Amino acid sequence: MTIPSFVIGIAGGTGAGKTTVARLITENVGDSVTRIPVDNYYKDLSHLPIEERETVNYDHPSAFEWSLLRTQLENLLEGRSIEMPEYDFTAHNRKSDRTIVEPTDVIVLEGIFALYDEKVTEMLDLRLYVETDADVRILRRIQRDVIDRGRKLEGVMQQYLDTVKPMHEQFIEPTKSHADLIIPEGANSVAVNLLEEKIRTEVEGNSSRNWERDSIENELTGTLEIEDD
Ligand SMILES: Nc1ncnc2c1ncn2[C@@H]1O[C@H](COP(=O)(O)OP(=O)(O)O)[C@@H](O)[C@H]1O
Ligand SMILES: O=c1ccn([C@@H]2O[C@H](COP(=O)(O)O)[C@@H](O)[C@H]2O)c(=O)[nH]1
Repeated sequence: MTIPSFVIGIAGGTGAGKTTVARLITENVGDSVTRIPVDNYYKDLSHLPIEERETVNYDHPSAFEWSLLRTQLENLLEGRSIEMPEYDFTAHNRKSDRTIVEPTDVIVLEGIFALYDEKVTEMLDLRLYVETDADVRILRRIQRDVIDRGRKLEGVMQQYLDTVKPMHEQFIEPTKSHADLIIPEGANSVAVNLLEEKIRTEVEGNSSRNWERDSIENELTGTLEIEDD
C-alpha cells in the first residue's frame, strides 16, 4: 500500500498551461505519480437535456461536486484507491464510466479551481498557480475548444465573455493568494527544472509526509521500527 508523500495543486486560468506544467514536472518520476483533474468533479448533469447543459456556468465554483473531491482526495492520502469520475467536455457531462485510481507517491491535482476549496487546499503540500496573459489563454482556448471539443467559434467567444472571463476575475485569479509559488508564462524551463528536482527529491523519500506515512503504515501492519542510532 502506498501513502502519497507529496501532493501538488496546480491552479490557473483556462489555457494557462496547467496540464502542460503538470506533465513536464512529473515526467521523470514514472509510475510514482497520479494526475487528478479537478474537471472530473464537475457535477453530474445527466438529468438535464444537452441544450440546458450548454448554458451552465462551468466557471463558477458551484459547478463542482466538492464533497466528492474532498472525500476522494482524503482516501488517496490514506492509501485507499478511488473510483474517479471522468468528464466529457463535448457532452458537457460526467461519463458513466469511472477510473480506478490507486494512490501513488506523488498526486497532482490540477484545474482552474485547484486552489479554491479550503479543505482541498489544506491537503496540498505544494500550491502552484500558473499565470499566463489572458490574450494568450483565450487564443489557446479557441484552438482547443474548436478542434478538440467540437465547439463553434461564436459559442466559444460568447462563453468567454459571458462567464469564463468574469468568473476568472471573480473566483480564479484571487486563488493566486493561496499559492506557494506563481509560475509566470506557464511551462517556463527554469520553473519546470526546479520543480522537477523538488519532486524527484520528495519521491526519493525526503518529505515530511513520509514520517506520517511510516507511522500510518506501522499502525496498519502493527509493527514498530526502532532505529539504532
Ligand atoms: N509554455 C507554452 N508554450 C507554448 N504552448 C503552450 C505552453 N503551455 C501550454 N501550451 C499549449 O497551450 C494549450 C493549453 O495548455 P494546457 O496545458 O492544456 O492548459 P490548461 O491545462 O491550463 O488549460 C495546449 O495546446 C498546450 O500545448
Ligand atoms: O462542460 C464543460 C465543462 C468545462 N468547460 C470549460 O472548461 C474550462 C476548464 O478547463 P481548462 O482545461 O482549465 O481550460 C472552464 O473554463 C470551462 O469553461 C466547458 O466549456 N464545458
